[in-house]
Amino acid sequence: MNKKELALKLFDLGVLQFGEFTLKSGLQSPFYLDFRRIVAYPDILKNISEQLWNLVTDLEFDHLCGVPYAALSLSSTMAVLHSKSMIVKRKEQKKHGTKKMVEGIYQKGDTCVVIDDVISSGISMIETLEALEGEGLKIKHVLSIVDRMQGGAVMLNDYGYEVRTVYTIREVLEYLKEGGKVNQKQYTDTLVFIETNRIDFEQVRARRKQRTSYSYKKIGKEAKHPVAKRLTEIVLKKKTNLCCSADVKTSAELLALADAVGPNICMIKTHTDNLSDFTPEIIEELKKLAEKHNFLIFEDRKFADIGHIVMQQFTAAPLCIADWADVVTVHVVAGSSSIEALKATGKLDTTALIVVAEMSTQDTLTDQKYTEKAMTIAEQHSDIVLGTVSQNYRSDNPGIMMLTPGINTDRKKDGLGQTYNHPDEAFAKRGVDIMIVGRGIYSSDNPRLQSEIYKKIGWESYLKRDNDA
Ligand SMILES: O=P(O)(O)OC[C@H]1O[C@H](OP(=O)(O)OP(=O)(O)O)[C@H](O)[C@@H]1O
Ligand SMILES: O=C(O)c1cc(=O)[nH]c(=O)[nH]1
Repeated sequence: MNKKELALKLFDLGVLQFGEFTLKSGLQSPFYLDFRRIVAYPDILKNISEQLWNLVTDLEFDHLCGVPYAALSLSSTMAVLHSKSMIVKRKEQKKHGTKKMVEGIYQKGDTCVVIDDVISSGISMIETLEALEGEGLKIKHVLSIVDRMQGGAVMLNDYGYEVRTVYTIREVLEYLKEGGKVNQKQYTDTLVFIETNRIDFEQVRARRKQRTSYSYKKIGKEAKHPVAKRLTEIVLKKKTNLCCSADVKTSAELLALADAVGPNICMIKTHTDNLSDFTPEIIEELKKLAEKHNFLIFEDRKFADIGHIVMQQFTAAPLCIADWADVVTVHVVAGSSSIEALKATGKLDTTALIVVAEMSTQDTLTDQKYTEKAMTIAEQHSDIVLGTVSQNYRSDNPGIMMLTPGINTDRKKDGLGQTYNHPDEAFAKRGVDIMIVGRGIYSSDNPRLQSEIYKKIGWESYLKRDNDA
């Protein structure tokens, strides 16, 4: 069966339907391609899988992976027919067993070709690529049966992937018109729809990333690390989602600030490497205050080096962070290896990680793509990651908290085209779980009073929002 005959056959099997459909991107479409139907027709499944295989005969690669679910039958058939290894990417993480998102046998650095049945916005493909790349797999080529020509394939090309498809939707329509399956009006209307309905990938992505907010009860229930659970208990008990950033220079200032704001905070954020007079005794004093006021100690160390160095930085004297920090930050600019190295120290039973997914500086390099990849890495290590530092994105996983710095209560200050970062905005619209406030508290004349004010505003903003408990 050649491509034209196959297109006609697919039409007869109801793969192309006209009507009113809502696409994954949210767009309303007058037509839909339903390749899930072909699992009922083994010969057709085989034929389409061979058409896809023909697109990669010039390539050398280690694995095939189908975008779940529709393309799983395609990747399986190709793998079986051509004795190739296959990898399965899950849509959702299982709550039992190994809890892996990517199943199969592979090594970091292995190459993989990814297959979808249809590319519309390209979001499904990108989600799968990010999960596989998060595992260290290398992907250059992506395939689909049909490119709906609505922007997804172009976007994937822009992202550096080579897209190969059996058909464009225009080709399918041409074959069907020639074969008398669709009339001139259907042909024209569909093409006009495509031309006038390009999907803005970034917009769709941003909309999909507007997360639901979760109650602290739900977060505590879903969080895996004991420190994360303890944090939500403190938040609920003290009715505070305030983390005070103690960016001070001396131990005396740190201890005085911790004692003053202690009753109003759930965490204190430290930069102990900035203390001019650091000694291990200071940590003992700080721990006493943490116990007295019931807050956690969050060392904002932002590890970013290769695994070997990160391990040393976490454990080495004089700071010995691993021995006392309840929480510590880590960048994933080096990939997930930084996190894995920290885990390999065997010291993460009592210290949880926060992944820095997005920085708030004006010319930050943590663009959307970086942030989303960092979020994926955080989600893949949810047993040791308590949350992410980010401005705009909250993980879909309720157990991974969103911590956001740069929040202040002075609306006027931020009304000049800057990101609006009043607690109401942060908690209600962005799904923030913990607000980090620094200068707004420690630079004030009365840090205790300021922290009390922030505590109240933060808690009220949390109560006002629509929590998905
Ligand atoms: O390019 P996109 O805008 O992401 O749209 C295309 C995706 O939509 C469909 O999957 P769907 O999410 O409906 O799920 P299914 O495969 O599990 O049925 C289809 O199988 C593609 O994967
Ligand atoms: O965009 C989508 O969600 C979509 C379009 C289409 O034609 N077929 C499909 O399975 N999904």
